Amino acid sequence: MQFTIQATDPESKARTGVLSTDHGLIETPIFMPVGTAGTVKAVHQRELVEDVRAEIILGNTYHLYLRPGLSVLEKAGGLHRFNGWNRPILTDSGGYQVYSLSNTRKIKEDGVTFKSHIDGSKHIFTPEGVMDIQRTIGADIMMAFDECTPYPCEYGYARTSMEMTHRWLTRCIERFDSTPAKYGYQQTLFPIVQGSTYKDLRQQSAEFVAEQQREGNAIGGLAVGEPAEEMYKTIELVNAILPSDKPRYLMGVGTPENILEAIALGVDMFDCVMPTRNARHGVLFTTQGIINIKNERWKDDFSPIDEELGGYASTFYSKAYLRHLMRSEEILGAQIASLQNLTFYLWLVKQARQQIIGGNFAKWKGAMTKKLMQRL
Ligand SMILES: COC(=O)c1ccc(CCNc2nc3cc4nc(N)[nH]c(=O)c4cc3[nH]2)cc1
Repeated sequence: MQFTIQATDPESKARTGVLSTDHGLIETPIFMPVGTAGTVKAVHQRELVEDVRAEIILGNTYHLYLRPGLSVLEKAGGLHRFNGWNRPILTDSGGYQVYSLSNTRKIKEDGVTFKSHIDGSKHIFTPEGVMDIQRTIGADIMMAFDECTPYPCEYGYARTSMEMTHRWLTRCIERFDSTPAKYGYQQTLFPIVQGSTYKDLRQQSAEFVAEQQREGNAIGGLAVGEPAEEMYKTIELVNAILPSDKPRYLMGVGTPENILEAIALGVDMFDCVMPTRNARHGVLFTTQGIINIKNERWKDDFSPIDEELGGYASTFYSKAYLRHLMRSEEILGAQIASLQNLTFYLWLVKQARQQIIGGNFAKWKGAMTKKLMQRL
């Protein structure tokens, strides 16, 4: 997998690049719509390509392993064949999902035992096992098996957790480097930096991850409830150590403001459930600001959802109509709102990319953040 940096912003760490995979090119900075169980909820593949202009989507090892399960995915020839998405896919490794979904998990040196949130059946995720699962899913980018250290936590816990994540990373690399891709196209493995919000631990973890010299690196353990300022300080610290010629992926982030700030700090890749989850609750991100479409005020506003954004849903449907659909809990409401928010998120990173190329990203960021985060 090749990463080429194109433009760099003179006043910040922002940069644009192109990541080439066997399933096509990704222009960075990029936002990856989350398709947890093999689908980006309420959105068709064609809409993801034509309206959202998504370039890579994310899947989850935890969910796909439980349902549809490895035998169906293997028989289908991998997830790309199963869901018809023929562009790049990144899969998260399950560490975070087990932590956030299964309240019966036990963490041991060998791995994490847990009960399925679907039928209560018992399972264990080990670094080796999770590499094999992601090989079977066929993700172009596989994530290492880590522990997403909870926030806040004592220094001792953060260090122990980070050290185990490092031992698990070594096991992931050994397994990954000694097993072939299953479906004839290349897969790559990204390690994940931990260390909670402790400066020395984050430096140690970033150094250990950088030493592995993989084709891309991720920053984990953030967007877990820490204050934004802590997040930004940690990103700055870690990005100073991670190699600048490899893509940097900030996991689980975030709001438009978080994303623009992190781009300025040198982050290239993002994923978050926020656009799709907020959409299903009627909270819309638009080029004019944030709209809670269920609010009375949109009752007879027949203007398009987001004229300036362009794209099908944003211009074809009115605010009043979408408000009606959401209040009536019509499925079409979730579909339109999800399209709006995802199209917005891809628009946002594309705007950032243009501004970086134009050399005025740092100036543009401030005004744009203020405008996008205002509640209409
Ligand atoms: C409406 O919006 C929402 O519901 C909503 C929910 C959760 C997040 C935060 C998600 N944060 C997050 N996802 C993450 C996924 C991760 N995966 C691995 N393997 N390791 C990590 O260290 C890790 C950290 C994360 N932090 C953001 C938004």
